[in-house]
Amino acid sequence: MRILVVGAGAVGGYFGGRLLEKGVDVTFLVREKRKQQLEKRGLVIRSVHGDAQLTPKLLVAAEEAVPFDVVIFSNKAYHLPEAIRDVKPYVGEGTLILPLLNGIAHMDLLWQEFGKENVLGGLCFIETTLAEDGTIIQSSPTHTVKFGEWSGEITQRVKRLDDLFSSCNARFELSEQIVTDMWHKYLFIAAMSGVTTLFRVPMGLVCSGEYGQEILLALLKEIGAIMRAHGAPIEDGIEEKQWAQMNSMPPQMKSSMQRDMEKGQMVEVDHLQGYLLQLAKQHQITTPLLKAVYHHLKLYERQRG
Ligand SMILES: NC(=O)C1=CN([C@@H]2O[C@H](COP(=O)(O)OP(=O)(O)OC[C@H]3O[C@@H](n4cnc5c(N)ncnc54)[C@H](OP(=O)(O)O)[C@@H]3O)[C@@H](O)[C@H]2O)C=CC1
Ligand SMILES: CC(C)(CO)C(=O)C(=O)O
Repeated sequence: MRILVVGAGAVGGYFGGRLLEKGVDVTFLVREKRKQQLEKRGLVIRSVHGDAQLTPKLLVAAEEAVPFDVVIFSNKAYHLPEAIRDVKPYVGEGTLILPLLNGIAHMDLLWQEFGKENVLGGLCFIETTLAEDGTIIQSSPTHTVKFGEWSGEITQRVKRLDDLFSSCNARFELSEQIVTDMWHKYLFIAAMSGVTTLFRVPMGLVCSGEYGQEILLALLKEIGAIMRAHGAPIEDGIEEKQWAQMNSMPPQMKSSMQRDMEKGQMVEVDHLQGYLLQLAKQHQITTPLLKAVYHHLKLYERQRG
């Protein structure tokens, strides 16, 4: 099976790299600057799970290649329309699309462009970032991808993927409830990226002090209420469960949005918190904390220019 990973950034470079390390036929769709970096230094991973230095196959938009069996989207949400345009020539009739982006709003666009039957659900749990020199730095124990059919069915095609992904130096889990998994991850990241960017400290400090825990739980509950009103299949009590999880995380843990902010880069605010606020308006849910998080991120965007 031939796999095309869109973007050799923090997530795509890490998981694509782990598959390549195992011997899977992986190609990365990259842009010119990243291509030059990868040609010069290779794909370099520094990770708590072991380092790697790999020589990746690279493709730049409009170069010739026959369609791939699987396309893994690992770009940021704000680059998705352009990434879809660049990927289209490499998608054939049987190509499976696997997105690893945070959030949920990207699914509509992928379904529209590739057909719902060709798009799997997917997400990842990992703390990883791209250093200035192109090194992928992966810094905490979890390095998991979850994927599955939108229907939850265990089909032949996801079983084949499961085999292909098995025994590499990262966890790939085939899920029978990927829709729930994706909404749960969305709840988690919308809250965690919100508080870590608002207070600009790692999770340990967010959860400290007189009000830290209170604010975090209240934000999770606001987001949970929006999701329930929208009919998202989230579990009862998931907010408290995730709150406890966030309290037991390594205290130095940061969100990827926070790391992007520290680097002065763009943030996925419209895709994550903005989309939730649209749903809140639609379902008339009151969300003062989420609005504060959103407003702060939009001010950051404005100051960034
Ligand atoms: N980092 C993390 O710890 C986690 C991130 N996520 C989610 O994963 C997604 C990806 O995040 P992350 O890996 O951090 O982002 P990065 O910015 O590190 O990587 C994204 C990569 O996509 C590339 N890209 C964008 N458009 C194109 C294109 N048209 N063709 C080729 N390459 C393209 C960018 O290339 P270029 O360098 O040319 O701009 C960049 O290298 C996000 O939705 C994020 O929220 C989820 C879990 C954890
Ligand atoms: C919370 C975390 C690190 C877990 O994967 C994440 O998804 C992110 O920061 O984007």
